[in-house]
Parts: sequence; C-alpha cells; structure tokens
Amino acid sequence: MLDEVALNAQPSTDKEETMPCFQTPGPTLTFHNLRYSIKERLGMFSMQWVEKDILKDVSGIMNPGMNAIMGPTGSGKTSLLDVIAGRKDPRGLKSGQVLVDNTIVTSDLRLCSAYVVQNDILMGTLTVRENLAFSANLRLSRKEYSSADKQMRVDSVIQELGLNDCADTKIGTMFLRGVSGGEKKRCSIGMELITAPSLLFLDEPTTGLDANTANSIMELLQKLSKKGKTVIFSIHQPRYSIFSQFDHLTLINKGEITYAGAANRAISYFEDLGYKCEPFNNPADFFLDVTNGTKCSNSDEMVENDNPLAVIYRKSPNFLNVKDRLTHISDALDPEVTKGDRVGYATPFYYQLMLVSGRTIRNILRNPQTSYAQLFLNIFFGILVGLIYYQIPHTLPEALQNRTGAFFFLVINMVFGNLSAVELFISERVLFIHENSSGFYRTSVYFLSKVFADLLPNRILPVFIFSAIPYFMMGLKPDVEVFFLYCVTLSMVSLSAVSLAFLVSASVGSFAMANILIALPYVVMMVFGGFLVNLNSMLSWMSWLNSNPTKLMTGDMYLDHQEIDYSLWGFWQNQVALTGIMCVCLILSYVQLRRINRWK
Ligand SMILES: Nc1ncnc2c1ncn2[C@@H]1O[C@H](COP(=O)(O)OP(=O)(O)OP(=O)(O)O)[C@@H](O)[C@H]1O
Repeated sequence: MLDEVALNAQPSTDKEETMPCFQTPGPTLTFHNLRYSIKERLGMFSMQWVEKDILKDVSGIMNPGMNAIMGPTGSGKTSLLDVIAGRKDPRGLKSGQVLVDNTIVTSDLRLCSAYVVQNDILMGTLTVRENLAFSANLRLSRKEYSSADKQMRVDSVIQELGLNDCADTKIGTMFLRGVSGGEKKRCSIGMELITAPSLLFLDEPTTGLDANTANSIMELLQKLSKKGKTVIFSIHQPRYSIFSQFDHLTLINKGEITYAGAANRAISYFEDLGYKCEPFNNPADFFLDVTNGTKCSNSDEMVENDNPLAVIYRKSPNFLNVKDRLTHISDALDPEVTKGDRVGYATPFYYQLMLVSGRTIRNILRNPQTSYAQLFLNIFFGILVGLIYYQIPHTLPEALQNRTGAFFFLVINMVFGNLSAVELFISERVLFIHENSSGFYRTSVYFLSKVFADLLPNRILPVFIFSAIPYFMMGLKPDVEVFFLYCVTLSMVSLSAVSLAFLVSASVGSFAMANILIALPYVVMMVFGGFLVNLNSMLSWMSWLNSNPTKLMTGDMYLDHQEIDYSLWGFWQNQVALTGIMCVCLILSYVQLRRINRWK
C-alpha cells in the first residue's frame, strides 16, 4: 500500500484541504509575554496542588535563519520550543501570545508546521524510503500532488539529506539492526521536510549523536536556513563548529531569558557585564557557565536576585529593542484574524485507512514473531486438548467430567492465548501520539487499522485451526451445524477477550499496569463462571457476579441436572452477551485512544 505513491495518479474528489501555511521565505515568529505554568502536588499523597511557573514573562523574535535556544538542564528550553510550536498543553499558558508573520496562531500550528522530536519516532520495520513515502502520501494533498509528484518529493528529500546509500535499508527495531543514529535523525527530519515547510522546529537535534554526525546534521539545517527557512531548535551543549552556525541565540535560565540576540554578539554582551571568556574556551560552554552561575562577574552591577542575568537582560538595549518591535506588532494586530483554525487533514478518511492498514499489515508481516507464536500456540494447545480428551467416551461418569473439563480448557485457552493483544496500543503509543498530533491521520483511522490488521489475521483465523483439531480428536458430534456453532462460540470468546485486551492497552501506558488490569477480570470470571465454584453454594450476596451457566454445555442430561436453558435462545443469548462485551470494549478502546494526552 505504501507503494501507492507510485501507483495512483488520479486526482482526489474529497473536500479536505491543508492550510497553505508559511511559504518560503520562512516566517518571522514572535512571542509576547509568555507565562506557562504546570500544576504540582504539594506532597505525594497531598490533595493540594501548587502552580509552578516554568516560563516567566518570556518575549522574543525569531527571524528566518538558525535560531538556537540554549540553557542549562531544566531551564525551560524545551518548554519554550513546545509552547511556540503549539505542542504544549494550552491549558498551561496563563498569558501571552505567539504570532507568525504578525498573525495570531492557535495550537493547531502544530498541524501545519514541522516539528522534529528528540527521540526519533519512525516505524522500525519500514525502510527510510517507505517511511518518507508514508509521510508524503498522508500529508500532501491529493488535489495538489499527483503520485508522481509525491515520488519526486521523496526522491528529492533523500537526495537533499544524503540518504541515498541507506534509502532502502530498514530503520531498525529492538530485534533488527537498521540504519545508524545519524541516518535515523536525518530520516526524522526528512519526514517533516516532505511537506516543504518554511518553519521547522527541532528539539535537541544533536542529542545522542557523535560529534561528526551532530555537525553534519547542523550543517544540513544551516543549508535549509540559507534557503530562507526559519529553523528554531533547542540545543544543550554544542561544540564550537556548531555554535558558529547559529544566527540568533536565546539563552534561558529558570524559565527566564538571560540573553536574546545575534549569536556572534553574545560574547561582547557578557564581557560588558564583566564576564570573561578565556581564549580557547568554547563560547557555548562559557554561556552555560555564566547562566548557571558557575562563573563570577567582576561587575558591581550584579544585583542580589534569584536570576540576576534575567533582570539585567530586561534592562538591556537588546530587550528594549525587542519590546519596541513587539509593541508595534501588537498595535497593528487584528485579533479577528488567526492562523491555524482552517487546518484539516490532507487526505480523506478511506485513503488514510488504506495507507495506515497497509503499513500495519506490512509491519506484522515483517515482524511476524507474535503472529507465528499465536498460530503455534493454538496448534500446540489444540493437539494437547485433543490428546488429553481423545475420543471422549459416552458413558458416565467420564462423559460428563471429560466434556466439562475439555470445554473449560478450550475457553481458558481462548482467553489467555490472547493476552498478547495488550501490547497492541502500548508498543506504538509514542508513534501514534506523534503522528496523530502532527496531522498524519485521524484517531479512528489508526484504531480501525489495528482492529482489521490484528483481529482477522491474528485472532480469528488461528481460532478456527485451534477449534478444528481437538473437535475431531475428541470425537464430538460429526455434524456441520454443531461444529459451526462450536467455532462461532470459541471465536466470540476470543474476540471478547481481545477487545478487553484492546481496552486495557488503550487505557494504560505500561505493560506492568496492563498485565495487572487484564488479569483481574479474567480471574474473577473464572472463579465465578460456575465451573470452579458450585453456584448453588455461592454466598447469596455474591451471586450477582456469576455469569450465565449455560456456557457449560455438556449434554442434555447434565444441562437438565444443572437447570441450564439449552433452548435456541438459551444458546444464542450467550453469543449476544459476548458480542455486547466485544462492542462495548471496542467502543471504550476508541474513546480511550481519543482521550490519550497528546500534549507535552
Ligand atoms: N508537563 C510537565 N509536567 C511537569 N513538569 C514539567 C512539565 N514540563 C516541563 N516541566 C518542568 O519544567 C522545567 C523545564 O523543563 P524543560 O524540559 O523545558 O527543560 P529543558 O531546559 O529542556 O531541560 P533538558 O535539557 O533537561 O531537557 C523542568 O523543571 C521540568 O521538570
């Protein structure tokens, strides 16, 4: 399906459109008096919350070029980047505005600007080219770009980023060695460059890379900035060759700006304040030392303050100049005109579903361990049950005991054999959040692609194989209709178990939590299912927990003895109940996926 890029050249008829944002040359981004706070509990068990400001009255201007945000760990550089990129929870923004080319932007800016996250988030089983094609197919409108255009865009991004040699190499997973760290970072940048954005945000693009790779990534960004793009990035401790590529530098400490202006004037700014950068010292290290307070000033002007450099910066000509420009922009601002509120998906629902399902299937085929294990487990347990209960006799007491035992075993296997479904949304949670919040596809598309690509191949087909083996080995009724009903019942049990696993998977972010949550209802159902505990002796106040005992179908005599309704409706009401459980769990899973917090 990913090859769609080369196949389908027909124009789209859907009515969706992308926002034609920020064409070259890159926009100027300004931010005014940003105050961003988070809520923190007073103590571990306290019910009281306090507000902590992580950005305090921050203002600035970023023009086309290389704009670096630097500061010590925890100073707020990622928070500033996220707020101006519209990636941070808007509820935390207590005051301030972000403008792009003098127009207010909403947090939907994230859907039409490019943001490269710190930890590369790519589909590991796909090649570099396939990942880029996925981005191109979903994020370029079919009205404006034919398949050939998209193909050309992918090729030119590969060319531009120097990815020719690894274009057809897989990214790599835990089990599969793939491209190098630098190539992965380039591919992550390429995923964003596919839309030819003129505004590009990057969170610590050099972290985790060796010096040379970091340098080449920054050279690449500089090349883009020279073409007129506005490149804004946070960076921790760059070497000199990287620092010398910055056009504009914002230094931040404890959520306040301590310097903002031309990067090559920062040294003289601090020298004027009495700080001396020794010869051969890396200016970037020098600035961090100054901001951290590790370096002392000879100046008497330093005031006794929690963040003295921020106080001094606010009185500096640099800041007064920024303030002046921001006031002019604010005065000319039309509050009715906003950017970012016309943002829609570039491609229609069915097209997204086709591409995302295609990728999911391709991922399963290239990472088939779970599917093989599922199939093997089903065949193994099918034969095991068949051997244990081989040709069940028709005479009492074995007829009854073996049949109830066999059915209990079959149902338990259906339930516990599907525990692997809990990993479905957990393992790809970060990828889903990133792609969904970047406007690749709708939540419903991702959910349905998982349902189609997992339920059918992994959960229904193996059940039929599993069901058939013991059925004939046990010597149950050789009747097509009865065999069909037996398969339907086991499939429904399997689907209900998978749906419950989906719900848990969509609700929590860790496997440990998922295992605890999934085991609980199964154990309760097993105990109160009527097989392990005599229902008649069950405490009356707990009897509401017991499920319909008609699940134990062990022959007319046994059913009569147990006062079980084995009429037509008596049988089908179990299927209806299982279908109900499945539908409720699937709907709730979708609701949970929608509720996942996409904000940082
Ligand atoms: N969503 C959040 N919840 C709680 N605390 C947060 C949140 N976002 C940021 N913070 C806090 O705000 C402060 C600034 O965080 P931020 O990640 O912006 O710093 P940073 O300069 O990028 O640090 P680093 O270099 O270590 O990534 C930190 O103390 C951090 O713990």
